[in-house]
Amino acid sequence: MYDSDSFNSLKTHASRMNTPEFHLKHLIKDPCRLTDFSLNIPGFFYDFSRQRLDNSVRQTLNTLAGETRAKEMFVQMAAGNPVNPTEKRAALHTAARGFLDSGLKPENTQILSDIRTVARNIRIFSQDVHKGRITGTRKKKFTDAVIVGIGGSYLGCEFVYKALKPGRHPKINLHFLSNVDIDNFGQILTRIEPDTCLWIIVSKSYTTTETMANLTQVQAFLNRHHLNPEDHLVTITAKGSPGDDPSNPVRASFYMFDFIGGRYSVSSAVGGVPLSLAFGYDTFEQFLIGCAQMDRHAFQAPVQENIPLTAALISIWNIQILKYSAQAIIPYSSALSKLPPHVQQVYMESLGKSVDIHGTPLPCPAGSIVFGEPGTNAQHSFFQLAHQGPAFPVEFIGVLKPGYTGDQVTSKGVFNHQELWANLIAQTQALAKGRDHEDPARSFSGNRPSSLVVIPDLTPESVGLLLSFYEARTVFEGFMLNINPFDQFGVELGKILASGIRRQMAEKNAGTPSGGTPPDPVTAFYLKALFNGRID
Ligand SMILES: O=P(O)(O)OC[C@H]1O[C@](O)(CO)[C@@H](O)[C@@H]1O
Repeated sequence: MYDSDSFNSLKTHASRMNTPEFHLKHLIKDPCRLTDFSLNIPGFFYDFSRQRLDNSVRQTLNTLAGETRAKEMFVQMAAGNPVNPTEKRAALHTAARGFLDSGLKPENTQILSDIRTVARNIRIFSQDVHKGRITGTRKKKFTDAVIVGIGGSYLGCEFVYKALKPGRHPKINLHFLSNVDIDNFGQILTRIEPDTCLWIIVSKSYTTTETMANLTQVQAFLNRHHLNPEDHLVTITAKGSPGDDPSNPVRASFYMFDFIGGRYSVSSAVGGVPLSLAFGYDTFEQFLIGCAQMDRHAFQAPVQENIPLTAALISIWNIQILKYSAQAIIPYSSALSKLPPHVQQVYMESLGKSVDIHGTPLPCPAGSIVFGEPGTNAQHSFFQLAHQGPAFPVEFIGVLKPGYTGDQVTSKGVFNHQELWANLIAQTQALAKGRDHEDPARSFSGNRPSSLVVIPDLTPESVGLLLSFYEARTVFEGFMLNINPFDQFGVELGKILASGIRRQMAEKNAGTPSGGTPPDPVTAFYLKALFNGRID
């Protein structure tokens, strides 16, 4: 990408766009601006009229998409080719939605049958739990389930659960035990009853130390309450992992496939089991239908009409060419409060890379910082900097109808949801237009880019569209950057170093120090402070 003609031409365009006549306050006056710079499919509207680009930039970006074979790579991915070369794996999260029977290579059809088997088992299991045919050791119906998992085995599920919760009464309440911090476990114990709680262990590898430490807590908790693990534990793990062990019987177990990466796994059993327990399998299936709609669009739509591909191109324009180093995701919906952390992992773990797929160092590391909070809360925390500090692109998300429809009273003549939208629209304007003022402290430079994604509601289909949009956008960006968006070796070094530190702690706990010294004085200082419970 970096040595292509279109990439070089984008740099020339950037010099032009940096001149005062291309300030967003001028561009957005064009009556055709929104029509020309927005894309729409049923249930999903993408407005990029307040991005710092014009038709020439857009055309060059579209050429770049062609040169980098982004769409061909997407088709390769959906066909089941090994698009994850470092781990020699396919990346078939699209197949988990039951989509792409046609796109999948004939030799991969067994995959669809395996996925359908897991889906059928999820449906039967969740119905049996709801009907009370499956109960705990003391024959009481389950009311709560705790998801024990971290990273990709947790974030997406929490996002979808919280997005679907307003206006719905979960059949089973979900709780999330991700952090190894004992306070996380302690908090959950205040919200559940031992007899009516299922514990769902989600770990592809079944070796992740945080999840294994929490599993040990859960087993001790079940023992204390004289409850059988085979009644109260469920596993979601890879075939052949240490958790796939018949000598440790559990209430039910479901497979995660090696062709679905953790951060892309919400539409597999990782989301399927908890979300079906919470809302019923039919709701989960509607969510998959929403995901599949966006998959189909990403797969079929030409570059200039392709929403996730256009969003990926804009991201390349903003990061690689205009040199913004961060981007914010701001949903104007409390229900979507866990979308930013989920996208943060999908995006940063996929694209934070320093070499291309051949292992050659990139001219500059790929990816950018992604962060976010729901609006309007974000306005009252970091938006000061967004308006007057270093600029960064913002992606706003608006929902036309809230999940909760009760308590409709007005304040200053408007309903809460209208107040929310008044702020959302105002923020996009303020960032773009800015304001001249005689007092420099009250001036706003403006020309700060933003996009606005609009979904009609918080139905499972809409949430599925949103989830799949961010997945497709991320992989498109990875393909264009010629990096592997499916591996995550960057998380390994810290894990390796933690194991050495853990060993020293364990030896001390056991009273059998090996005499080994901590690797450096700073580590020695913190180990001493932790064991003494004070800083000397
Ligand atoms: O499902 P596992 O094997 O417990 O892994 C959890 C998470 O840890 C990571 O490997 C990195 O921290 C993620 O990619 C993954 O989703």
